[in-house]
Amino acid sequence: MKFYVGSDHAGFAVKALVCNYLSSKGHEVIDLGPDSADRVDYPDYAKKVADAVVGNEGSFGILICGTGIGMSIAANKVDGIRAAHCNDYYTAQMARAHNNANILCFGERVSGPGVIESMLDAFINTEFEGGRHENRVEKIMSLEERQNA
Ligand SMILES: O=C(CO)[C@H](O)[C@H](O)[C@H](O)COP(=O)(O)O
Repeated sequence: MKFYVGSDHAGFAVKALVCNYLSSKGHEVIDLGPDSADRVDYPDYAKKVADAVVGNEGSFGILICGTGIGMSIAANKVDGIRAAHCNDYYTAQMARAHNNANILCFGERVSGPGVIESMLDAFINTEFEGGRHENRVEKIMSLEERQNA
């Protein structure tokens, strides 16, 4: 799988762990920054990752801030993005299985390394189930058309 990864200053320390973990599992990882722990604004990095995911079919994104909330709110403003704010294995698994999420968001100030690795495992190893969820995800995406009308 191909992953674009980004953070703000509050997710910077964990970004390296995420990149290393995904690489160690054989995935392609593109770190879109930032390159230091200097204070930055999370919407700038949410946009970078969201644009990259939309522009590269079949790719996924990981966004980390203090809580994961700001990143998910910002990324979901980009057409084509289904960013899921998750806190544990189950929510990350359901984000793929039921919501066909293409970006996983979480918080460095909320989740420890063990939980983060388990969320990455769930996100990597779970396929969208389709079926009854297909129509629901289509309805989510149709909200974009209304916005763009
Ligand atoms: O958007 C957020 C809150 O939901 C993120 O957690 C940010 O990382 C956080 O707001 C950054 O806060 P800071 O006081 O500027 O470090």
